[in-house]
Amino acid sequence: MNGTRIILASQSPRRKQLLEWAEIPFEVMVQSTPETYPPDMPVPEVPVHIAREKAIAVRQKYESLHTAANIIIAADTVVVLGNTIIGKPKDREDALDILARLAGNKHQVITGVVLLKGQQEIAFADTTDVWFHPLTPEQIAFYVDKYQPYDKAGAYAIQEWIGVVGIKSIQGDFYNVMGLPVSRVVTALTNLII
Ligand SMILES: Cc1cn([C@H]2C[C@H](O)[C@@H](COP(=O)(O)OP(=O)(O)OP(=O)(O)O)O2)c(=O)[nH]c1=O
Repeated sequence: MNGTRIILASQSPRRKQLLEWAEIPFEVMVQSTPETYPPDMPVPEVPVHIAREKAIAVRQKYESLHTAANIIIAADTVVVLGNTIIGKPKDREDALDILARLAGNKHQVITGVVLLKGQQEIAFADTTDVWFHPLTPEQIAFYVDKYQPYDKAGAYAIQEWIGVVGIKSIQGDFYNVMGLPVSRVVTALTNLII
């Protein structure tokens, strides 16, 4: 791609796999960030804010990334129920509680994406609506104990058993729920490289 290096600023195996499926050549470089946000920040702005922190942290860590010959991609995925952001579960009880609240209801999954190339930035958020079937406490406990969804926003992964049997429908990009709205990322990369 035009001599431009593409850097994925994420330790998420899902995001790596999604960029591979898109046949995008890239390297992974990571720097952990606190993933915090101002308490009064409107919910839809939070994932882009956190994604920007991730991208900037990687750019600051690696001096070789400061030039416009590199594009850094970072993302953050949150689950939103009502107007409340649900992050990753703290423990088993939290995971059971989160899934009991999602069951039988509609929630939103918002992934914020930030691409940095020299002084240029492309930032956007993609939203997918997800409707869960009602789930029994036994189904929820089975999923949590077998799949250990402690690294997943909202305590579930659409690409696992609970997504296969527990999700009634979605409106929006499936891959956005998995952690990266790949087709919009490809469009943004094309705009930055041309
Ligand atoms: C809702 C949902 C989330 N997820 C994952 C995507 C993200 O990896 C994770 C949300 O956490 P994030 O903080 O967005 O990402 P991460 O900590 O895994 O990786 P990094 O910060 O290094 O980029 O939840 C799924 O895999 N499937 C799903 O259905």
